[in-house]
Formats: sequence, structure tokens, C-alpha cells
Amino acid sequence: MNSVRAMPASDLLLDVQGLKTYFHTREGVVKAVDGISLEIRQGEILGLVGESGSGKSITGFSLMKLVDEPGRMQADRLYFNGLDLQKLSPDEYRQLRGRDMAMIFQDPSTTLNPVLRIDTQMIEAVQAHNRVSRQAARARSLDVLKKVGIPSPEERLTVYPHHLSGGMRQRIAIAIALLNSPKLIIADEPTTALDVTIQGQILYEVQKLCRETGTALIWITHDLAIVSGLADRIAVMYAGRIVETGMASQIIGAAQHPYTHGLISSIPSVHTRGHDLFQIPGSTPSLLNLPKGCPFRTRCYRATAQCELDPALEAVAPGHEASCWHKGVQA
Ligand SMILES: Nc1ncnc2c1ncn2[C@@H]1O[C@H](COP(=O)(O)OP(=O)(O)OP(=O)(O)O)[C@@H](O)[C@H]1O
Repeated sequence: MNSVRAMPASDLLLDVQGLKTYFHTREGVVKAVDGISLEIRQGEILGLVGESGSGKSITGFSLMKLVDEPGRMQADRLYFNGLDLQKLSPDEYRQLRGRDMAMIFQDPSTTLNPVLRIDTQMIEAVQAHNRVSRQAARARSLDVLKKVGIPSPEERLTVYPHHLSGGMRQRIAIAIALLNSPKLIIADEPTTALDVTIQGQILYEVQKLCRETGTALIWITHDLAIVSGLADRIAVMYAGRIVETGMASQIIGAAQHPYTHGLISSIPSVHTRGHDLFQIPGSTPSLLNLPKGCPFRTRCYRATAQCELDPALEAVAPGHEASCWHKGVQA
């Protein structure tokens, strides 16, 4: 490998500084990810939250180096497990994917090949990264299927994806992500299309497995409620930027950014039952035409003329940062 392996600093697994992914389109430059920084420790669970179009999926795809043309990605620093990801060859990146970092997509058919039986796909996924026999790869597949709560796993192994329900297909896709015990899993809203009860079960099982194996997890969602009980830390994204980040308790209990206040107020609770739910006024601005300064200012109840200048992401408490000129807990 021609990549630089730095001395792994403590238990830091992912160190991203100034990540930008821009799409150069006919209409102009879409700044889908605009200079974000993320640090993830081994075994840590991070919730990446924001409305549709805020750049969450593109952040995940960028880390996996799966951004298609016309997307261009660059970073000031992009280290994973001591490896400088920007120095990896396409082949080295391919080796890393599925072995050390894996992604669970919104739609399981992104992972599953419709014309191959589940056992063929799982055995191939194990053998792509390990010199083991078919028998050993099959045993590993069976073991992981049991871990993700698949009933009658022996039978499921012998079927094609279309014989399974949507929930079952997503569990298989999750099992494939877990097959090679990666150090990091990026889950991109994998439960959104599923029934709420199944969503809860899958979420609980993935979290439990990650805790057991020390796997770090980035759970991407538009639903702050989902990650509030699951994540160690939460990063809130808006218009391609991280606008607030902190421990889950800091975000839920002492949010500083008006956008985070809005997301929290939108969470249904027993108190809102039968009442209209709060909605953040307006909609996400086009990334082609963002307002000058703070991108949230056109929808913000605290906006002043000062917000026409860019606010920096600043510490408000140890491990808690927000980018707002008028940061503070909700009155
Ligand atoms: N190939 C592309 N060309 C141009 N713009 C793109 C492309 N792919 C994504 N984008 C834009 O990048 C922005 C961020 O998209 P992204 O999918 O990351 O949002 P998201 O927060 O994950 O939303 P969702 O929850 O709807 O998936 C959007 O404005 C999207 O239109």
C-alpha cells in the first residue's frame, strides 16, 4: 500500500476535517457537503441528523468514496484507522469497503443482487476479504443471520431476495454489512421504508451488535427522536454544514442552535397527541442559491442583520459546539 499509516492517536477511528463534496452541474455548483468535520472514536455511535437535502447521504457516500460524477470530493484531512484515505488507490479503497467500513443503504436492493441466492451473495462477501472455505463462509453467514434476528436462517440462505419481505431484505443487507466485522458501519436511513415496530427492532439489534463487537456506527436519519436514545453523540446538518454537535444528552437537553430547537420541537410526544405538530417554518433553501451568511437565517426566529455573516462552529461546553450568532437554549 502506498498510503500513509499514521500512528493511531488514542482510539480515534475516523478523523475528517474540512470535507467538501460539490456537484458541478449545468445550473451551478451544488455544495452538498460544505466543509464538515467529524471525529468518531472506536465503538462510538453517532447520529447524523437533518432534513431532506441537508447532505447526510452524500456525507456517507463521500466517506465510502461512492460519490458519482459530477461530484468532486476533497478534504483537509481524511483519516480512518490511521490510514490517509485520500492516498488510497481505487483498489485499496475497494478492499477497505466491506472489510473495515461498510454501508447499509436506504434501499436494500442497492446491496442485494436479485438474481443470486442469499447464500451465494453472503459467501462471496466473506470470501472477498478472507481466505476461508465456502463451508466456513457459509457458517459465518448463518451466524450473522441469527445475530440480526432472522428466523429460520438456514432456509433464508437458500432463497432469492424477491422471496423475502422488505423488512427481511433489509435485515439481510444489515447482516452483509456485519459479515466481516467492520470497524465502522454507515447506516443511511435503513429503516425509513419499514413499519415503525420493525424499525424499532432493527435499530435496537444493530445498536446491540455494534456495542458487542466494538463497531462504530454512523446512523443517518431525518428523525432526531430515533437517534436520541441510540447515539452517544449527535451531529445536526443543515444545508451541507454541521450546525451543532455534542453528546446526545447535550443536544436533546441543552440544544443551542435554533435549527436544533426546531427539530426537537417537531418530535411527537404524549403532550402533542391530538394537537398539531410543530413544523420549522419555510423549507430547506436550494443549495444552488444559499442565503449569504448563516444558511438557516431565512427560517430562523432569532435572525438579525449579524446573521448575514458566516457564524463559526464554536464550543459552548466540552464536546458541544454550535454555529450561530445567537446560540442559547430554547426559552
Ligand atoms: N448527482 C447529483 N448531482 C447534483 N446534486 C446532487 C447529486 N446528488 C445529490 N445532490 C444534491 O446534494 C444535496 C444533498 O443530498 P443528500 O442526498 O445528501 O441529502 P440528505 O440529507 O441525505 O437527504 P435525504 O434524506 O432526502 O436523502 C441535495 O440537494 C441533492 O439534490
